[in-house]
Amino acid sequence: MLKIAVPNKGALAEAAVAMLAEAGYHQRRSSRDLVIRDVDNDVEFFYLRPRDIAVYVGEGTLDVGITGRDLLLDSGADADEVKGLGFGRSSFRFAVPAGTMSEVSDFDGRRIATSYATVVRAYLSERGIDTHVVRLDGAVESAIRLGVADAIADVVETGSTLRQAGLEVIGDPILESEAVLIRPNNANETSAYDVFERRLQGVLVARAYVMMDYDIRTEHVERAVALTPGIESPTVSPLHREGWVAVRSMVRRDAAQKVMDELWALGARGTLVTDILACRL
Ligand SMILES: Nc1ncnc2c1ncn2[C@@H]1O[C@H](COP(=O)(O)OP(=O)(O)OP(=O)(O)O)[C@@H](O)[C@H]1O
Ligand SMILES: O=P(O)(O)OC[C@H]1O[C@H](OP(=O)(O)OP(=O)(O)O)[C@H](O)[C@@H]1O
Ligand SMILES: [Mg+2]
Repeated sequence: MLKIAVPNKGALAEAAVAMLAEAGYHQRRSSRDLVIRDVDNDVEFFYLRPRDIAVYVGEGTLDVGITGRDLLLDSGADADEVKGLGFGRSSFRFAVPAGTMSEVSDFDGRRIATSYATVVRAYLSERGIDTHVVRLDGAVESAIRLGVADAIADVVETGSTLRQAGLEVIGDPILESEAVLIRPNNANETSAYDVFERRLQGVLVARAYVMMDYDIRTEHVERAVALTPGIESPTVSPLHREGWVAVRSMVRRDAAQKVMDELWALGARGTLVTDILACRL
């Protein structure tokens, strides 16, 4: 049975469970359940703190997990990122009280508070900046006001927490994070894992694409399919009406409205866009 680690709380938990449910897996009914077996799909889910997931997967105790790229890197665990899952996006950034420092080299000899001490130490030591890293569990934005640090490094999503604390980001992002699928280093390919990864890949594609159908005069079909090349190749079917064809193609969801405008200008009519519920490519 494939053993899968899933975030039990925090910013990644709800979206991870939604993705697994969309991929056809049974999920826990109560937030108190620690483990559930999905016998129909031959997998077992372990609900764990996202920060701990890389540790279990790195040890090989669990076969695969969902966690944040930043948490994986901070753990130092022997686990590899397999693919980004497109949710839980954030930047990891330095911030200081507005107007006090302007670049990362100003940190020399200062105190930096963070929940991601490994990532921060590695970043600063690579740049030869000598700091004292103060490791805190959360609410890191308060550390400066409370006098335990001169700067912080923390997860930034909208930036509103920083603004409320009177802080501003400085320097380049330390890293860009999102939820990722992780496996133990050098894990063997198994058919159970392949099925799991293919299901998640199917969800990613179903989320990123829509199905587009339209009718167009035969003489314009080449130009139309150039706008909607699809992933493999568009389906072109004859219409009962002489001189017209129907085209069906997958189109990126974020481009769909623009593509429809361009198809309209080419003379396409009867354009319909529908969601894709699931797919295997
Ligand atoms: N707004 C956000 N706040 C915190 N983490 C976020 C946010 N958006 C995305 N993430 C990602 O979620 C992961 C952190 O989740 P985690 O559960 O450890 O922290 P949390 O959501 O702050 O929960 P808690 O503070 O209860 O531990 C990281 O990978 C981080 O990049
Ligand atoms: O840029 P924003 O959209 O404001 O989001 C980022 C903030 O959210 C998280 O804190 P959380 O609420 O999880 O509290 P914590 O610091 O105790 O983990 C994170 O640690 C930042 O503080
Ligand atoms: Mg938090």
